[in-house]
Amino acid sequence: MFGPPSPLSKSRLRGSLQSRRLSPRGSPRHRSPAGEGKVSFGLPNEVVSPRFRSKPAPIKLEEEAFPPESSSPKRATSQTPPAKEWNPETEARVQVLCASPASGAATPSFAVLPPHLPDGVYRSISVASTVQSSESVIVKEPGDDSSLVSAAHAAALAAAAEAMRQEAAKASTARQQLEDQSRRLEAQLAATSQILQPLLSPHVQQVIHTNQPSKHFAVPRINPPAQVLRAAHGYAAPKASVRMVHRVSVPPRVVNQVVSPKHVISLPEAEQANCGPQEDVDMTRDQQMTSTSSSVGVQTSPAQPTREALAEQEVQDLARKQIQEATDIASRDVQGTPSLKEVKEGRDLLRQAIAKGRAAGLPEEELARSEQHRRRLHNLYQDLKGQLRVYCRVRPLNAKEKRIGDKEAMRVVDGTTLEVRSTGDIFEFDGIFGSSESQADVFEDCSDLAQSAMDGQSVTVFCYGITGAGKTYTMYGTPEEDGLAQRMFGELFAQVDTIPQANVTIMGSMMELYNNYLVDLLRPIDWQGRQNPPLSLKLDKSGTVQVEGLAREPAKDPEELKAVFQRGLEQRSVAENAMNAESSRSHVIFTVFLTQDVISQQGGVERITSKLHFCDLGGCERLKKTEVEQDRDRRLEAIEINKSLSALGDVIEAIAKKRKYIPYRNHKLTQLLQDALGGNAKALMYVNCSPAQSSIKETVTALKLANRAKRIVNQPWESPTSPRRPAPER
Ligand SMILES: Nc1ncnc2c1ncn2[C@@H]1O[C@H](COP(=O)(O)OP(=O)(O)OP(=O)(O)O)[C@@H](O)[C@H]1O
Repeated sequence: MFGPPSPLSKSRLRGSLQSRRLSPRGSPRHRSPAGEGKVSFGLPNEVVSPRFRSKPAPIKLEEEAFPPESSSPKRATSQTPPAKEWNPETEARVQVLCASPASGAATPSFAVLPPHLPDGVYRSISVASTVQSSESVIVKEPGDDSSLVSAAHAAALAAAAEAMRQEAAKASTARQQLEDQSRRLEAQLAATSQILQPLLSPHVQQVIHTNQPSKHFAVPRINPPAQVLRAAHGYAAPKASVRMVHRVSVPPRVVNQVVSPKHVISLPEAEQANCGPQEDVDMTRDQQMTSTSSSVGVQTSPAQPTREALAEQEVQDLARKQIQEATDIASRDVQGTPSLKEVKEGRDLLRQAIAKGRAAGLPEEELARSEQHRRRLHNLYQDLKGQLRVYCRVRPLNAKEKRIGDKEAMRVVDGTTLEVRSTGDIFEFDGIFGSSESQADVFEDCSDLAQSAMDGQSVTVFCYGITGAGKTYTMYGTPEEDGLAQRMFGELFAQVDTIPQANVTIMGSMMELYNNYLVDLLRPIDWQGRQNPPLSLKLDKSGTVQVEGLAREPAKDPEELKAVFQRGLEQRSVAENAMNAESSRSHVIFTVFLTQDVISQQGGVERITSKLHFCDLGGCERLKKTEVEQDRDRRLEAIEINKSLSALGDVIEAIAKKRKYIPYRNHKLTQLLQDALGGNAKALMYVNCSPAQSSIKETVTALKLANRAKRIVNQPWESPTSPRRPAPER
C-alpha cells in the first residue's frame, strides 16, 4: 500500500531537517500557500504531547533508515550543517513524528494529521515506520505536483497511525514486564547479598561501577585459583573462598538498593586494592554452593542445555549408533562357522566403536554389554588361532660355533615350515622366526594376549629349548632390547589405560623351580638357598592354583613391573650360587596377577581375575653319560629337568587327546601351571633352536616335543567372570 521512500538527496534532507522544529500552530510552515499545489505540513500544536510542546525535541536524521543514495553516506553530526531554505514552490513538507518506545518521548500523532496530505506522505510514512529512533522529517520530492490527498488516503494514513500506536502500546507492556523482572531480580539479589555477606572480604564486598550508565553488580564466585588472583590484583588469597566476581547487568536502581553505601567502590579501586588475606571460610565449594542456593531460595528456570551439552549429546548418540551397528555386523559375521578374518573384523569394528563410545563419555554400564560381546569375539578369535600356539625361533650361529666351523643345519622354508637339512625332517608351527627377525617381530603375535589377560583368561608364555638356544634372550631380552615379557608389560598397561574408570591391580611375583624345589625370588634365601616357610601349592575351590607364601609386588606402570622382575633375576643368581645350581637347569616363572573391577550392565561391579605366566624353561638336552657319572649334582638336575619336561609333554598330550585324566600332579611344574593349561587358558610356546649342526640331535628332540604340544584342542568359550572350571582330574 505504501510505496518505497522517494530517492531523496541526503544533503538536501539534512539541510531541511536541521532547519526544522516542531512548529507551533500557524507558523508559516504549517500552512502552504493556497493554490500552489505544493502543500507543507507541520504537526498541529494540539496533537503534540505536552512534553513536546514545552520543550520541542530537536529533529534528527537517521540516515540508515533511508535507502543509500551515494556510496559514501554521511552521518548527521552534532555540528549544525548549513540550513537550506525551504522552497514551497518545489517542495512539499511533511513532518512525521514517530514515538519511540526506547525514548518514551512522545505518543504517536498520525491519526490527527490533517487530511489534506500530498502523495509524498505515504512514502514518508513508509520511511518513518522503519525509523527506530525518535523523530524524522520527510521531504516530498520536488516536482511532485499531486497536491491534496483523497479521503481514502487520509483513512490509510489514519490506519498506519493506529498500527503505530498499537506498537507503542506493545512496547509499553514490554517495558512494564522488564520493570517487573527487574524488581524480582532486585529481591533475589538482596537475598543473595544477605547470605553472602559473611563470606565476602571487608575490602571487596561487591564491586560496582557507580558512575557508568550501565551498572554492574558483582556476584561472588567461589575459590578462584591463587595465580589468577595474583595476576588480577597482585595478591594471593591464602584460603579465601570468595574473591572473583561475575558481572551481571542490572538496572542502576536495583544495584543501589542492594549494596550498602559503605561497600560501594569503583572497579578500578577494587582492582588496585591490595586486599590482603581474607578470613578463612571453613566451607567447601560444594557446601557453599549448596548453602547459597538453598537458603536464598532463588527461583531458577529449568536449566537450558548449553551448546556444548547439545554437541556432546550428539556425539554420544552417534557413538551409540556406531556401537549398535558394529554389534549387528559382528553378530552377523560370526554366525555359523565364521572364518578367522570375519571374527577379527567383527572384533576390531566393535573394539573401535567401544573406544569411540568411551571417548564420547558413554557410561561404562552402557558399554558393558558391548564389552562383553567384544570379549567373546576376542576369545573366539584367539581360540580359532589356537589355544596353544607354538612358534619356533632359530637364533644365528654364535661366535663359538663359527669359530669351530659349525654349519647351519636348519632352513626356514616359509613362515610356518622348518626343515632340518641333515635329517630331512619337516616341522610345521604357527610361526617360524629366522635369525634376522627382531624381538618386535616375535612379539607381534603375542601382543593380543595382553587383551585376553585383561578379559580374564589366564595366559602362559613358555620358552623352551636346549641350553644356549636363546630362551632367556627371547623371554627377557637384553639391557638394550626388551624381550617378550617387558613388551607384554607395556601392552598390559596400555590396555588398562583404554578403560578410564578401570580399577585394576597389577602385581608381579617370581619363582624358580629347581630340583622340584620352589624358591621365591622376591624373598631372601639362606646360605643353602632355602626359604622358611617354603612355598607350597594349593588348588582352591574355583580351580585356581595358589602358591602359598609367594610374595607379590604391586606395580603401577610397566617400569615398576620391570623393576620387580629385575630384582627377581638378581636374586636368582644369588640362589644359584648358594645352591651350586646351573642356570639352565631350573625353570623361572614370572607371574603377573591381574585383578580388575568392571562395571556391569546393571551398574554393579564385577571382579575379573587372571594370571599371566612367563616361563623360561630349563634346557632340555640330555647330559653325556660321562658327565652324569662324574657329577652327582648335575645328574640330579638333569633327571629333574627331564621329569618336569616330560610331565609337561604328558599334560599337553592328554589335553590334546581330550583324555579324561590330565596328569597335572606328576610334577610341580605342571601343578603350578594347572590353571594355565587347558580349559579356557591361552598359551604360547616358543621353541628356541640353535642352528648348529653340532647340537642338531637335541634340537630335533625339542622340536618334536613342541610339535606334540601344538595339537591342543580348543575349548568352548566361557564367561571371563564365571568361576573357572577346574580341568578334569581323577
Ligand atoms: N635371536 C638371537 N639373536 C641374537 N643373539 C641371540 C639370539 N638368541 C640368543 N642369542 C644369544 O645367544 C646366547 C645364549 O642365549 P640365551 O642365554 O638366551 O640362551 P638360553 O637358552 O636361555 O640358555 P640357558 O638355557 O643356558 O639359559 C646369548 O648370548 C644371547 O644373546
